[in-house]
Formats: sequence, C-alpha cells, structure tokens
Amino acid sequence: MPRVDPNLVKRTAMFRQPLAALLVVVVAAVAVPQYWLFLATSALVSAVALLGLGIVGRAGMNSLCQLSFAAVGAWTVAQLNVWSAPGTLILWTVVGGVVAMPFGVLIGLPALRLRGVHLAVVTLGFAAAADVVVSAINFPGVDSYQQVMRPEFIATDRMYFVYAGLLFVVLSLAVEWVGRTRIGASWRAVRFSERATAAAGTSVAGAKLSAFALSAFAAGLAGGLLAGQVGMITAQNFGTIGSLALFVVAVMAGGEFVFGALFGGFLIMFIPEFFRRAGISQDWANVLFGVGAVQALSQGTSISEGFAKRLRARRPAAVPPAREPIGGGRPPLGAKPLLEAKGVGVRYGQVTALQEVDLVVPEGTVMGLIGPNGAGKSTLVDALSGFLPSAVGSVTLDGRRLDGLPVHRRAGAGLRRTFQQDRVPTGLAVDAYLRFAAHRLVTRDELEEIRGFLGCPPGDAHVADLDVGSRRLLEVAAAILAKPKLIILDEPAAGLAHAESLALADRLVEVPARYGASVLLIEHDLDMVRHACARIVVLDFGAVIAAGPPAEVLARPEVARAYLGGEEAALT
Ligand SMILES: Nc1ncnc2c1ncn2[C@@H]1O[C@H](COP(=O)(O)OP(=O)(O)OP(=O)(O)O)[C@@H](O)[C@H]1O
Repeated sequence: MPRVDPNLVKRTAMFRQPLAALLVVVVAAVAVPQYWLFLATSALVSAVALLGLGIVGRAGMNSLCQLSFAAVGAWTVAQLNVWSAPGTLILWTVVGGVVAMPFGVLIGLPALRLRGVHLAVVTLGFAAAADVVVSAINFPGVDSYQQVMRPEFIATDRMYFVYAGLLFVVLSLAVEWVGRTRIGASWRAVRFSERATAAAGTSVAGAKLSAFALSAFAAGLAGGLLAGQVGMITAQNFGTIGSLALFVVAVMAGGEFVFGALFGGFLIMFIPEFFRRAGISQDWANVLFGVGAVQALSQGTSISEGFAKRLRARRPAAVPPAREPIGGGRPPLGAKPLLEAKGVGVRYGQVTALQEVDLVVPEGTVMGLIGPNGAGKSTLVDALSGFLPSAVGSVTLDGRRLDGLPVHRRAGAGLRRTFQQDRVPTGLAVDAYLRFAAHRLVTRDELEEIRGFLGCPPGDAHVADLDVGSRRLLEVAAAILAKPKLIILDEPAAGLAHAESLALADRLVEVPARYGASVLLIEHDLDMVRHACARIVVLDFGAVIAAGPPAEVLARPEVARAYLGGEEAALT
C-alpha cells in the first residue's frame, strides 16, 4: 500500500472538520425536505454563533451575550438594506460581523481583570442591557415593512440553506486556521496560564481581546445571516434567554470544535421542535440542555472533546527518546555582566521576602541560585521577570533597563523564564506549543533539533498525553527556542528522575555555547547544580549569604546551616 506522507497528514488536519461539515451541508441540501429547510437553516445560523462562542471558550472565558453581538450584525444588515447599500446581503453580512467586533472588544475589556463567574455576570449584564435597548427601538426597516433583500441566486430557501452552509464552512476553516496560528495558540495558552503566556512574550490582553473580537465577528455574521433568512428581524430573535441557551449548548456540545458547533446548532433548533410535535412545552428543551451542560462540566469534557479524546487514545502513545547523560564539563564563567540586579526588595505585607538583593549573571554561563524553602528564590525570579511591579531596585539586561516593563516586554527584551509548576497548555500539540512559546518564526529543522537535543517527545504528540517530566523539558525547549539572552529556569528538574536531572544538567551546560543564552538555574537538586553551574548564589531569608564556585560555596558552614538548620556539616 502506498505510504501517506505524515507531514501532509499534519498540514491538512485543519481541513478535516470543515470539509466533513461541507459534506454534511451538501448532503443535507439535497436530502432535507422543503418543510425542514427553514429549521435546518436556523440550525446553521446558530452553528455560526456557536463557533464564535467556541473562540472565547478556547481562551478559557465565558460570554453570555453572544446574541447581543448577533443583534449588532443583524441591525447593520437591516440598515444597509434600507439604504440599498452596494454589495448585496453577502457583503452586508460581513460588514455586520466587522461592526460587531468593537462591541466584542468593549465587552472583552472587563475580561482583562475578571474571570469565571464574574466575567459571566458582566456579559450577562450586557446581554440584558442590549435586550432592553433593542426592544425599545425597532430594527431598521420594520416600521416601513421593508424586508431584507436576498440576491437572486440565494432567493429560494434551498439556495439560502446552501449559502448559510458555505458561510459556516468558510468561517470554520478560518477559525481552524487562526487556531493554528500564534493568535490561536495564545488563546489556549491564556486559558491554561496567564502568567506563562506573559512570560512567553505574549500580551495576555491581546490574546483575550482578539478572542472576544473574533467571537463577536462570528456572532455578527450569524445576525446578518438571520436577517437575510427571516427578512424582518425583531428583538425577540436576540433575547437574553437565547444567549444563555446558546452558551449552555456550547458547553454541552463543544463550540470549540467545528462539529460541536454544527451539532449544537442542530440541537438548538430541532430538540424544541421535537418537543412541540410530541405535545410537550418547548421550554423543556432548555432544561435538557442545562442537564447536558451540567453533565459536561462534571465530567470536564464536552461531547466533542470526549469524542476527540477517544480518537486520540487510539493512537499509539508518544515515546520520548531516552535521555542519557552525555558528559562534558561546566561552562566557563563569562566575564561580561549580562543581568545586573541591584537592591531588589520585595515585601508581602509584613513579610520581607527579599531584602536588597544584588545579583549579577555573566554572559555565556550557567549560574545557580539555591537556598532552602522560603528563601526567596521564586520571589526574586518573579521580580526579575516583571511579575512583581511593587518590587524595588533596578534590573538591567545587556545594558537595557527593564524597570517598569511588563512581563511580556521583558520577555521580548530577551529574558525568558519557566515556572515551578509546569505551565504547558494541554490544548496544544508539542510543536504548536514550541512555535507559540518561541514567539518568532521557527523552522521545522529548528524544532527537530531542539526536541532531539533535550529528548522531547515527537512534534505531533499532544501535550495532554505527556508525563510531567516531558512537559518540563518542553518548557526548557521553548525557552531556548525563543533565542533569549537569559533563561531563568525555576526548578526544571521537578518531575524528572535523578538520572534525567543529570542528563538535563549536561544539556544546560551546552546551552550558552550552542544557543547563545546564559542560564540562571534555580534548583533543589544539588547534584544537578554542581553538575551544571559555573557559579552559585545562595539565598536565605531573602538575602544573599554566599556566592562563588559550587564546591567552595557548598562547603561553607553558613550554607550548610541554612539548609540543614543548625548542623555544621558541609553539603556534600
Ligand atoms: N504571595 C505571597 N504572599 C505572602 N507571602 C509570600 C507570598 N509568596 C511568597 N511569600 C513568602 O515569601 C518568602 C519567600 O518565598 P519564595 O516562594 O520566594 O521562596 P522560595 O525560595 O522560592 O521557596 P521554595 O524553594 O519553597 O519555592 C516566604 O516566606 C514565603 O512564605
């Protein structure tokens, strides 16, 4: 049997769901009886809005006002229709989507500070307010009974269904494509960890606002599509309860997936109809959706996500290559200072976590930062990388003052860091994560080289399927791939077996010469520190108590005392 090129399979993966959706639309266009066409078109309208909800869902946010954005799109289309603007309904619908975008950004602004239920309340408030506004004033053309005109070729219900289907397919292709760009990866990343997103040089605000803007665009398209379908729109089409139902179905079916959106659209339109035919109140459909959403939330996966997981589970597990120690000595201690921190101090209320710490990391070296639990190591890393704006003192990297710069700008200036707990977004594949976190264009060769160098799993392995040790290595790989001047690794060996820690130490030793970055290694594994570092600095109670070559420093009694709490023995 001829072998299929795996790279081609990977590259075409984003087309799979949209093309399958196209097939569904084509079959339905031929097979659906005239009677059901209106409902089927409405299902596509809802599916378009659900795709948009899936975008904010990818970024880990909730929006309960999707139909308010749809109302903006519908309003725009109705107004352009009244004005007989050029471009026909097709262009008006796109304009409606674009006009909805600033509203998305406006509603996204609170998301910069609010999360979870608080954000949901804000969006619900907007939905309620929009509901009141559109109920109080008629849509354009309603007073004069002016129907939204469809162009000739989509005048029939069947052709309009095909048009709605094609619009859904094009939008889903666009969403899948954006999902594979750095913007899409930033949505996944921000959902997993805002701190790690910023540390990877990406603006958290940009990620959140772009998700809201594109989500509103999709909703605006849905509104325009609806205006063309029904001809004359009213406030009832965009009620708060409708927005809530849409959200609940997105949670249940999985709006983040093309098929989840399509399936959700089908449920929203056809379940109430089935109830009606069975002589049951249609309101029971919302109860059913609510139960489905509770079920999805309690299981932690939507229907589509569960399906995707089962498909992934059938693939063989990714086996990372063995990470054997490769030997080699410590890097030289560079002469030129790269990072210079002076008088860095941090207080948490009454606790002084850091007291006027001075630290110099030279160019071209691996330096260790050690100290007992609570010594202030992570606090120092947070202060250096910009997570503690209240920190006092000054930080200079390669002669550039970093003081006052936010986290992502410091990352852009060449300071990369990792975290004590791994922060690799589980929604991405290995190479997608590396590309995102590198924050620059990386070649396939570079990806393969860094994965091989550190012994990371294959590029198409899914992060969610990896063990903790492999994820830690991925973080290190991503930091190196970003080509920074300084990489601060906060306990990178947590989760690795001892032999693997030493193997990682061997690799770190090579980093300055091979990739041109210095490394500041925070680690409790003193074997690893001895193995990798040309110099170490010891913190205790927020102050530097010793600095120098590892063997010499670890032999000092004050260092042993800090670690062992009073015993005078040297740390061997
Ligand atoms: N958000 C916070 N609020 C109050 N106190 C804090 C906070 N974060 C850290 N501290 C305190 O600041 C001091 C330094 O903590 P830090 O986490 O920087 O130490 P560490 O050396 O990184 O410890 P470990 O090795 O256990 O990670 C500790 O006394 C800790 O309790």
